[in-house]
Amino acid sequence: MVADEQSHQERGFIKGELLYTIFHNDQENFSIAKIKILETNEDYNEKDIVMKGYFSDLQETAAYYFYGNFERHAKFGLQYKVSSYQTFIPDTKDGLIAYLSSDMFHGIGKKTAEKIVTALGDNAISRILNDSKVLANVPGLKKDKADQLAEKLAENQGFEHIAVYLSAYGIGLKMAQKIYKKYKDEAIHVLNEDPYQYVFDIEGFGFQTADHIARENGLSLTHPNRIGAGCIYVLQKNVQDGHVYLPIETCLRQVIDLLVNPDDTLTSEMVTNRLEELNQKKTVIMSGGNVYLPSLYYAEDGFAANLMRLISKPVEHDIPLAELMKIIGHIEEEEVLSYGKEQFEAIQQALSSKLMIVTGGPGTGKTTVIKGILNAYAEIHSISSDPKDYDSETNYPFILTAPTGRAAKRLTESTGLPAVTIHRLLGWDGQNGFEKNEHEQLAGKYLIVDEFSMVDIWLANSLFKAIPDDMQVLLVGDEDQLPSVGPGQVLADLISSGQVPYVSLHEVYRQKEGSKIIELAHLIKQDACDRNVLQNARDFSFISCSEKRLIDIVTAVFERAKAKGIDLKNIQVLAPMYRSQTGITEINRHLQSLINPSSTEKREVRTKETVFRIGDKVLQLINQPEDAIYNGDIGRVVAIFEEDENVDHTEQLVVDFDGREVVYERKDYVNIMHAYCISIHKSQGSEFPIVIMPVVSAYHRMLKKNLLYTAITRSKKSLIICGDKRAFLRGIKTLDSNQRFTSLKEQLRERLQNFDSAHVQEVEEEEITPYDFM
Ligand SMILES: Nc1ncnc2c1ncn2[C@@H]1O[C@H](COP(=O)(O)OP(=O)(O)OP(=O)(O)O)[C@@H](O)[C@H]1O
Repeated sequence: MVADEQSHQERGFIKGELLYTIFHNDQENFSIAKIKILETNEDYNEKDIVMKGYFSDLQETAAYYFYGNFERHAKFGLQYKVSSYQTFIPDTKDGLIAYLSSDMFHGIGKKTAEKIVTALGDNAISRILNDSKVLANVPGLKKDKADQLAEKLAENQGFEHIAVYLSAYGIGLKMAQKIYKKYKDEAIHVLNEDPYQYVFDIEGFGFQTADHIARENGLSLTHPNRIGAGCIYVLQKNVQDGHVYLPIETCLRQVIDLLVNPDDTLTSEMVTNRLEELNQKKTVIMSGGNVYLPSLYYAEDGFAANLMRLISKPVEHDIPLAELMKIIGHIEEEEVLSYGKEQFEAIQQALSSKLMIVTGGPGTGKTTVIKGILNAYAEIHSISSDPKDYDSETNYPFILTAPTGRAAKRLTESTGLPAVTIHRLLGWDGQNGFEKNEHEQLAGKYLIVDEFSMVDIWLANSLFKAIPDDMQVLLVGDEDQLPSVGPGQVLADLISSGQVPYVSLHEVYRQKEGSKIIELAHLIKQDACDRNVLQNARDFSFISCSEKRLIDIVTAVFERAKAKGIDLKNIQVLAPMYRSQTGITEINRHLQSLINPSSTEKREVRTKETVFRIGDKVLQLINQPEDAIYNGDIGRVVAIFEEDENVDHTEQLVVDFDGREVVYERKDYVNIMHAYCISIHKSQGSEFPIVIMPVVSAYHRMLKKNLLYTAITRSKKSLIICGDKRAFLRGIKTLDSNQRFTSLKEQLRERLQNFDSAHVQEVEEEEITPYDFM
């Protein structure tokens, strides 16, 4: 059923006129307005009402039907939340004629209006809006007038008509705004022709919704558009699991599973044919038996090409080994330490290679090696490594960067040198591009990227594009940690390709200070952990408890810490999953009421799932480079403003991220959550003085070696594991079997082989002289 057939009598409605607009946001078309009530079937007897919803500017001269429901606002009282609306158009023949011949439509007199209504009937308006070509059926109506009328109608009614139409399919006003923004008056046409197009073009529009609409419109189960959308949807879904491509067979299987096919009318041949068509249009890329979304194919290809470009260039100032050893010796004297064998090798290789990877667990000296490399580079090139000796004109030659704000901050703290996020380094333009790229590359001589395991293939590609030929690069990471949240496993692929110089640091230096946390991390790396290792120590305890008691134990640890005068800000709970009786959501609920209970003195805002209160610890869930905050950053709610307390007239929540205040409006609350307990995935790149890690068998699906290792290595001073020892010991021996589909390794090998053979040929050609023929 389409909306037009659903009369307002069947739903709650208020017919009314605009009295005045209280608030209107142009970008989202969100409005709050006072409306004079002309008629309603709702149980409401007042003369006017405040309405809110996603509607365009309402005209003062028109009347509207609003559909929605009442909501009580804590401060402003009863309001009508509009889910759809439409201009009141008289539904009698005379009313319609009067409307069409009104001042709103120039050039349409009473006679023409009569002809239109006679030719098109009482639903003339919606017929014209659906397809303006119907005006050709009106005798004597000239094309230019018909076009003008259709255009004006669309202008007056375009959005609301589309919104009403979409609402019949359960599509809300907010999504309708997105759709209207993209297609304008073509929205219904696109929907009727190919609802699957919405899946490609509109962020957040699900395949199932499109499928439902298509089925109602009678599109067959084997329609090529359906199969095409199924292919794209499957590929997009797999990107969320970190895959860069899908092998064709896997893709076919998943598409056929998705496109429910009761009569076996949909064959894998049909899907293959459709994939090939999409490949020809470059909507997907098929290569080497794999299917890629174009953005991933080109990211991997671009990254491999830029990496090759870089390593094929010589190091600017290649010095003999003996001299290098002398210089490293000087640095050892200055730093008053003696580099271990692996550390020495890492420094020496990093100085003589264009690109180099250093990995190692906690306390193996990664920072020590970074400092050694920078100091030695400075000595080789007779330059200063002190940023104070440079100004904005004479660029500091060393660039230190990391994928998240917290990781960059830690890099600054550990090296004493300025470090920024990769987004900041490349100059995120706030939309979808970077200022630094292949046309305008970075300025500097030596680039160090820390926490490289967190960098996905998209970001790696953007970064490498911007690296000039004469720059040297060091990638630092820990290959045993979780892979990037985004697609790819760039660090692991670079290491296993064997094409990039690589030193893995094993010797632990900090262990000498007696840290059980570090010992545990390294034993996990070496698969050498047993029950005895879990004995309590100065910086480590394992509190055995059942799942039922888990939350009580976690809260008891907080209470004890509070009694001891420990700043609770220093304690971070890390858990693997959100939904379970002992999941992150539940732990947060308990910890919020313990650490930041409700009080009349603290303002709070309520969403469907949660309550944010002043003083709450919150976690940022997406990258927001325009505000210099990133997925995984932790802040504190410092203020809450009501709508009439700020110039924007919106409810606002202010979060302080280490001195940087970011304002959230209600629509942005989905981008934050409580952070008393956060997921281990989100904790990547951060460290905390005290970590509490619950481990119970209810998490068993998630308990994998790299996940537990990542959690353990987040703690700096103290680690408290609560739960089940058996579940923990099993988890640290379980390898993550979800291998990501990536082709970077093969790409690099192939490119290097081509490069080598071209190089050999060049050398051979060079060496042929006239003497060879004598
Ligand atoms: N060759 C060495 N001789 C003596 N001490 C060393 C040596 N290498 C590193 N250290 C010391 O070991 C500790 C850990 O080193 P460093 O901070 O460089 O390791 P890291 O790998 O960066 O650690 P993390 O990943 O935990 O931050 C430091 O106190 C450092 O001074």
